[in-house]
Formats: sequence, C-alpha cells, structure tokens
Amino acid sequence: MSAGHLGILPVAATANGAGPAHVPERDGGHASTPAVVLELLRGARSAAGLLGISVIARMIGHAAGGALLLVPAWNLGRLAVGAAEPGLLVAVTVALMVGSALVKALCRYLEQLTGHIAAFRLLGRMRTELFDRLVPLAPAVTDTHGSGRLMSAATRDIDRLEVFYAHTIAPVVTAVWMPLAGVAVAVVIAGPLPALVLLVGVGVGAIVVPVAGAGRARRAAREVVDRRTVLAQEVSDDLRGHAEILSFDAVEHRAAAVDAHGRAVASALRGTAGLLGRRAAMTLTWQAVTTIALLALAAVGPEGAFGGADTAVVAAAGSPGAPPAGWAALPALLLTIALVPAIAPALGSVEAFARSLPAALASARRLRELTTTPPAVADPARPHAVGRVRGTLDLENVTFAYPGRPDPALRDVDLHVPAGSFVAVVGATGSGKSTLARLLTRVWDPDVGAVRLDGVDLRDLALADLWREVTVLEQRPVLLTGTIGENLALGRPDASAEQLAAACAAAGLTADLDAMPDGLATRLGEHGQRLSGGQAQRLALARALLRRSPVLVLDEATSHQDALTQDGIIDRLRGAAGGTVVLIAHRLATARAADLIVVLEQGRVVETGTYVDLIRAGGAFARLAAH
Ligand SMILES: Nc1ncnc2c1ncn2[C@@H]1O[C@H](COP(=O)(O)OP(=O)(O)OP(=O)(O)O)[C@@H](O)[C@H]1O
Repeated sequence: MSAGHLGILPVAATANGAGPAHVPERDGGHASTPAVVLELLRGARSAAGLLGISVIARMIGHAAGGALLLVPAWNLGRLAVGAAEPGLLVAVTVALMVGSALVKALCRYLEQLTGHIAAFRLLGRMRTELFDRLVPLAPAVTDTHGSGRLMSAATRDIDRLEVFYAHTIAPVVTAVWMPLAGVAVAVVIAGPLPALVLLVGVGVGAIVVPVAGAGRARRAAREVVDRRTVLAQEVSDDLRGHAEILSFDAVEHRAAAVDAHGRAVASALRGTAGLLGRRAAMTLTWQAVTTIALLALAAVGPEGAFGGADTAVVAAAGSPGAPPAGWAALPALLLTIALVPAIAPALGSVEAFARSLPAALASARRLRELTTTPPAVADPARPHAVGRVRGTLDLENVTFAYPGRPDPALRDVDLHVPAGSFVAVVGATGSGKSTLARLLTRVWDPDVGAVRLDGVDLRDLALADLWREVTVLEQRPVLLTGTIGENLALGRPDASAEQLAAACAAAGLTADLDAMPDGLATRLGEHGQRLSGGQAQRLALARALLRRSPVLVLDEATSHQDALTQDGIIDRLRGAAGGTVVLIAHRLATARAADLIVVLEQGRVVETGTYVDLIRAGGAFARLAAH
C-alpha cells in the first residue's frame, strides 16, 4: 500500500512544486504550538469516530466519578438537617453510588479502548507514511538527517504521539466540561458566592498550574528529545562499527562517549523532573486552599451565602425535627466542598498530559522537520509516460555540487551513451565517478543541465519508472537478512530456474552456490555477513542482472574480485545485461572491452575514446594506466 497521501504527516513543498504543499518551507522546528496541534488534529480525521466516542465516554465517566462524591455529600447534609427519611435516603444513596461506580468503570474502559485503538491505528499509518515518503529518497535523505535520526523518528517520535491521540484530546475536553458543569451545579445548589470561590480555585488549577513553567517544560522536553537522538545515533554507529571498534581497541573511548551522552540525557531529564515536582505541589495546594475558602465563607461569610436552592429544598422537605439553627445550608456546603475533589481529576489529567505533551509536541516538530524538508528529488506533477526504453543516456552540460560543498563534484559534463553500449567511467579517487552514477538514478538532480534517458529529462519521469529502467549496483551491496534465493528474488520475483542459473553464471556465483550445502536456501545472516566481500558482490550482481533493466550502472561493483574473476565477469557482462552498461572502474584493465571510456578529472570529462585510442593519445588515461 502506498501511504504517501494519507495526509497524516505534514507535507513538504516538493522540489518542483508538485504535491499538496501547504507547508512552504522547512519550518518544522519553529512551528507554533497551535499550528502543530492543528496539524495533529487534521491528521486524526480518519479516526474521528473512535476519538469522538472516547471523548464522550470520558465526559460521562468523569461526571459519574463526580456523582460518587456529590451524592453522599449532599445526602449526608440532608440527613444531618433531617430533610429526608433516613432509611430511604441511605437506600437511594447506595443505589446511586453503585450505579455511578458502574457507569464510571464502563466509561473508563470504553474511553481507553477507543482512544487507544484510534491512537495506534494512526501511529501505524503514520509509520507507513513516513517510510513511504522518506525511504525512496534515501540515500540523499540519510545523508542529510543521519540514519539514527530517521530510526528514532520512525520509532520513538511516532510512539510519543500516542500521548496526544490517546491521552490529550479527551482529557482537554473533559477538563473544560467538568469545571463548567461543576460551577453550574454550585450556582444552582449553593448560590453565586460559593460558585465564585469554586470558579477561582478551579481557574488556578486549570490555567495557572499547567501554564506555570510551560515554556521551560517545552524547552526541557526538546532538549531531552535532542539528546536522546544524539545518543541513539552514537549507539547505532557503535553497533554498525563494532568490528572496527574492537580492532582499533577503542571500546573504552567509545563507551566513554556513550556514557557522556547518557549523562547529558539524565541531566536534561532532571530538569524536567524538578518542574513536575513543583506542578504536583501546586495541584494539591489549589484544592486545599479552595476547600478552606469555602469553609471560611460558610463560617464567616455573609448570612445566607450558601442559601441557594438548598434552603428551599430543606424547607420544602418539611423536616421531621427542626434542624439546628444555621444548619439548613449544610447540604449545599458539603456538596460544594465535594465538587473540589470531583472536578480535580479532570484537571489532574491536564497536569499529567502537560507533563508528557511537550515531549509529544517536540516529537511532532521533529517529524514535521523531516517531512516538510523539501526533498532533494521528487516525482513530477505529470510524469512522462514510459514506453519501451532503449537505454540511451545523455548528460547535457551537467554541473552538480553536494549541499554545503562549495566546489562542484561534476562540472559541465556532456556525455552521450548510445543504447546498448558498454561505457566505462574512470578517473582518480574523488573525481566524481560515483556522483555521476547517483545522478543517473536521481539520488540527486543536477544543479545545472539535464540527464536524459531516451531523450527524456529524468525529472519528467516517475521515480518508480526510472528505478525500474535503471539499475545501479554499488561497491558495498545491501543484502537482506534471509536466504540467497530470497535476495535473488528481489531482482525478479518470478524468475525461472534457467534465468536464475544464467544470472548466477554470469555473475560468477555458480561455483559458490555449488559449494554451499543448502545452495539457494543458504541463510546469509544480518546484512549478508556470512558471505565474503567478493561473494556478496557476486550475489548482488546476479540479482541486478536478473532485472535485465535497459540500463545497468556498476559502481565499482566488482572491486572485491580477484583480477581473473573480475575479467571473467566483465567478459560475460555485455551478453548478460539487458542493455546499456555503465561501468565505473578503478582497475583500468576492466575498461579494455568498453565501447567508450570516459575519463573524469576533478569533476570534468577530460577525455573520451576507446582503450586503444586513449593509450595512444598519451593523455590523462595513459597517465592513469602508467601508475
Ligand atoms: N554525500 C556526499 N556529500 C558531500 N560530498 C560528497 C558526497 N559524496 C561525494 N562527495 C564529494 O564529491 C566528490 C566526488 O566524489 P565521488 O564519490 O563522486 O568520487 P569518485 O570518483 O567516485 O571517488 P572514488 O573513486 O574514491 O569512489 C568528492 O570530493 C567527494 O568528497
């Protein structure tokens, strides 16, 4: 499934203006909190039904939880003033409390169930979407952001958004609804003055507590996220390079670096812990102070301060024994006091998510940074329809510099590669050979000029079409954990036994397979680590040959072979490849059979010709050959 257009993650302005570009620039790190929240809500549209149920369940659940306190408080007061028949009152109280408890439990279950189903569905889709958007742009995107960072975005950052979807939306609505409903009850039952005291107390709990130190909390959360990312990158580097670390005896040095990053994370976490402690204390304080204020109002406030509906109720009930003087207001007082702990949980959860929300928003910003960075390359708005590709390549006046590099890696390159020809690109290290290969599959686009396949600018082709027609094989092939057969199947899942055998023979892999007891079923281990460097290259070459794409680019793809094996592979290459072959070679002997040799020097084409012509000419190629 292509999830690129699910619209859960914010979208970048694409390099060529195509696509839904509602975020014009790379601004993820600086987006305002409301903008990020709005985007997250927009992304949750597909789960609106479930989230709606979760919100309603929470509202009812909290109301039922409040009733558990309010019913006994009110009825205790009525009992004390003799406003009702005790037996009946106790029975009604117990029944109401049992009912409220059941409703509360049921609603809590429903809220959590629907909220989490919605959240995990959204996170799953978000991961697919991130993968869909970023992976096709690799390695340009890993060059820019680092693989550790991408990994932590796809796992930790997206996980953290669960807080937003499952633990923020419903609590926010409830945090508004419960205080308003509570104050309304206080107005009706106790009158405006107690309701005002309650409103002030609740206002402090709802606004002052979460806002206190919010800016610092946000900065601290961002710091924690950033430091964790650095730690993740460091650990991922260490895991990948464990063999080098061991052989360079650098274990202690690397462990010390990881330790230092770990301590930096701990220190950032300590900063957030202090803030949390202060907030928790403030939460307890507003409840205590509000309760005391209500008691003070009853004790020393104006006469009849709690004289709302309650007095009328008591009077209307007709007490069997006259209530003690001044006690008529007791039910209203007890109920208003009970409203404080009844409302507090709704606000407490604001305090709880105010704790984790900054981290979730920091993660959302980082994801936004990734997804709103305009990609180095993008699909065209209206891709050119691809028919049968012949495999003619043209580089027209191509100049390209890597981002942040002042000097171009390729300058004014003009090159025509006829369909079906065998071209070798040679040159000293750093002369731009691999860069040329990368431009052929649009890992990058040229800054100036154009690269064409059968006369069509690559930027006008759908990326998927381009990757089908042009296969690039690098020096360090990526093999997947699995069997040799599974790795070969990536090249052509429906390959026949003959096609497999032919590709393996051309790549020089047949003898290796014969020597393995399990043959194609041989398991490779992670990244193909159970193969030698040469075997891994031969397997990757066989896989690439199976595709028989019109263009095959080999970037030092036979560098780990001995001279004899390498020559054998090159001899068979022309017949085994599907069409045009571009061979990037260090060993000049491998270029001997090429129809055309292109010599690069500091990013420029300085010579072209056949092997014999170039040796005869005694120029750059001859000088390279002489060394
Ligand atoms: N991802 C990158 N980011 C920035 N600069 C790069 C990147 N890759 C290569 N370069 C630079 O571009 C120039 C050309 O590099 P390129 O890899 O194309 O050379 P090459 O001829 O393939 O070298 P080699 O034979 O050593 O593989 C070099 O100066 C290199 O440092």
